[in-house]
Amino acid sequence: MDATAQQGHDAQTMRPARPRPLSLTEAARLTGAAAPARTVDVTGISLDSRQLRPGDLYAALPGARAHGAQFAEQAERAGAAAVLTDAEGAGLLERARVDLPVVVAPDPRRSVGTIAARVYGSRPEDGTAPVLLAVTGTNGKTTTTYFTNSLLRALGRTTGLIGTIEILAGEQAIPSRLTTPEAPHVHALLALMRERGITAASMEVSSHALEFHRVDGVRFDVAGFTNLTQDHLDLHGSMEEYFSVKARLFTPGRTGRAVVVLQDEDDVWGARMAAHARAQLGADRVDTIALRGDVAEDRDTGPDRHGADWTLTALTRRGIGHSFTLVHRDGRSLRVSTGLPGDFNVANAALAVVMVLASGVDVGQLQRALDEEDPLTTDVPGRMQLIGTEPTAVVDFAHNPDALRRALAAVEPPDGQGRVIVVFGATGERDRTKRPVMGAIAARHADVVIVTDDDPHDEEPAGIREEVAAGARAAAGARAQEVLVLAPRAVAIRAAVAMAGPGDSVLVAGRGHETVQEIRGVDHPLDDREELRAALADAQQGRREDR
Ligand SMILES: CC(=O)N[C@H]1[C@@H](OP(=O)(O)OP(=O)(O)OC[C@H]2O[C@@H](n3ccc(=O)[nH]c3=O)[C@H](O)[C@@H]2O)O[C@H](CO)[C@@H](O)[C@@H]1O[C@H](C)C(=O)N[C@@H](C)C(=O)N[C@H](CCC(=O)O)C(=O)O
Ligand SMILES: Nc1ncnc2c1ncn2[C@@H]1O[C@H](COP(=O)(O)OP(=O)(O)OP(=O)(O)O)[C@@H](O)[C@H]1O
Repeated sequence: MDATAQQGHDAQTMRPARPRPLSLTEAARLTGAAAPARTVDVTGISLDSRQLRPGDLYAALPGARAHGAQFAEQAERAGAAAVLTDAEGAGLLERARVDLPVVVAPDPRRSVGTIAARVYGSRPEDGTAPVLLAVTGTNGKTTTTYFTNSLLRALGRTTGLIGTIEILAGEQAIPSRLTTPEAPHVHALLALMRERGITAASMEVSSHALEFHRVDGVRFDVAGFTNLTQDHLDLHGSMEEYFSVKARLFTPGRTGRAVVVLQDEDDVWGARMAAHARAQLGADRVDTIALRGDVAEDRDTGPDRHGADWTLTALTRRGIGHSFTLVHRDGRSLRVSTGLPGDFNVANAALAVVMVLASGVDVGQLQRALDEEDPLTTDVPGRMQLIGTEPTAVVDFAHNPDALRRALAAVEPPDGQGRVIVVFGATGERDRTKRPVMGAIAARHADVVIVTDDDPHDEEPAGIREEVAAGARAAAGARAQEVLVLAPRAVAIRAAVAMAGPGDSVLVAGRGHETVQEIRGVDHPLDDREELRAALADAQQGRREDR
């Protein structure tokens, strides 16, 4: 998580210039609660007392560490006009010195998005709202939204972007704190984009966002599904539950159309998501993309058995990226080129292209933009970012098993002669079950495994390293000759570079674009790209001096 965002201008400070005052009585009606004894107009909504603006409705919600009602006095001092809370919050408010009108709703989190949509006027139905694309899935959300953003710009649109790395609203780029911001920020940002004349916006939707109602009140024009593999089981408990949370995006209240990637014969989730989307939205509102021609046609997805709409052919390497042709079963086709390494970026590019088509662009127009602007050669910070060539040195954001496996495959030296050296760790206080799995994947797909720290948060870093390393040491059929445990991370990166020869590959995985490492509540500046660049420069200097 990039804490630089918390220091200055960030999503929380961005509001539309012209909110639409909403009476508390109307807000109460939207929550299904009884009308308040006192009413007042609210001009915004916030669920954090630290970010609240005068005139806001303070949504005091229960959290993992505290109840928002505990911060109601701060909210009042910051200028809150009223409080929306639950029964527990109401009890806490009785003991607090707060003199504000209060609405008590059974599940207030569910209404925050709807109230925000009303007070900010974020999604009017008069045709002035930007075309809105959403991407969900375990991996590839950021990359795909960068691709859709780049495609839309090449088509001459004024674009906006909301995601893990940054938020773009017109000329302004600000760093992000979450993949999907909380509902009040989502709606404020969408309204701001409309005010600024943005005509098309791309947005990442995480499973946390769907679980915590962060995109309630938003209806997307097109929603895309990348894939579903193990992650976030600390929140969802099981893959089945994780799937059902993601599936909420592919329902009529939330999206007009859907585009679903079908991976390969082992991918049950893509096929299930496509069947779910067709049942919910209607078959003519869902496009599927088969990464391999034979996949979707063969799959029995139950009563909704369906062939893929788009297939991928003529896949070839082009520089570090790929070229391929997307063919629709009605005969339309597009030639597409990408500039990022990894087979998975072919999937991300194909998804982005079909999502843009699904938003109403025609094939000829998009083909011209692809040919003239080469928009999919755009860099995505910290995603398969090439830092050096001898050795091949790559920084990537892979922080779950499937991403790590695919990133390792993407850095495999082409002639099979060089070694693969990987440096990675696991995040503290998040899905522990993936730690040994990632260790085992590293040991099977790399020659040297260096386990180090990611963001330990409040967890003991040595313990996390040990859980990852244990998985690596126990891996059956391991390719790795060595499993090293080294910290801090900068030391691990230097060790990897020191042992790499010119034909080897070094992959530093897990933190991508991030510039701050959080250890026991303290933020330490750390940028893998800078560390790797410096280590490569020093190694080169050392070699020159040795000659
Ligand atoms: C697990 C999770 O999602 N936690 C979110 C949750 O925090 P919490 O339940 O711990 O909140 P809390 O500290 O107990 O506080 C309770 C309430 O009091 C409020 N409060 C608290 C302190 C204060 O001084 N004043 C105040 O008003 C808080 O805003 C909150 O509403 O509620 C907070 C505000 O509503 C969120 O900011 C916070 O996200 C934290 C920062 C987070 O790291 N979330 C991650 C896990 C996340 O959402 N990640 C996803 C996916 C990433 C991926 O795909 O890899 C994302 O979309 O980013
Ligand atoms: N389509 C894909 N399939 C599998 N792995 C992918 C795919 N796209 C990217 N990855 C891997 O996942 C990592 C994260 O990619 P990206 O940031 O685009 O995904 P994300 O879903 O936004 O992740 P997060 O929500 O954690 O930010 C990449 O660095 C890469 O290793």
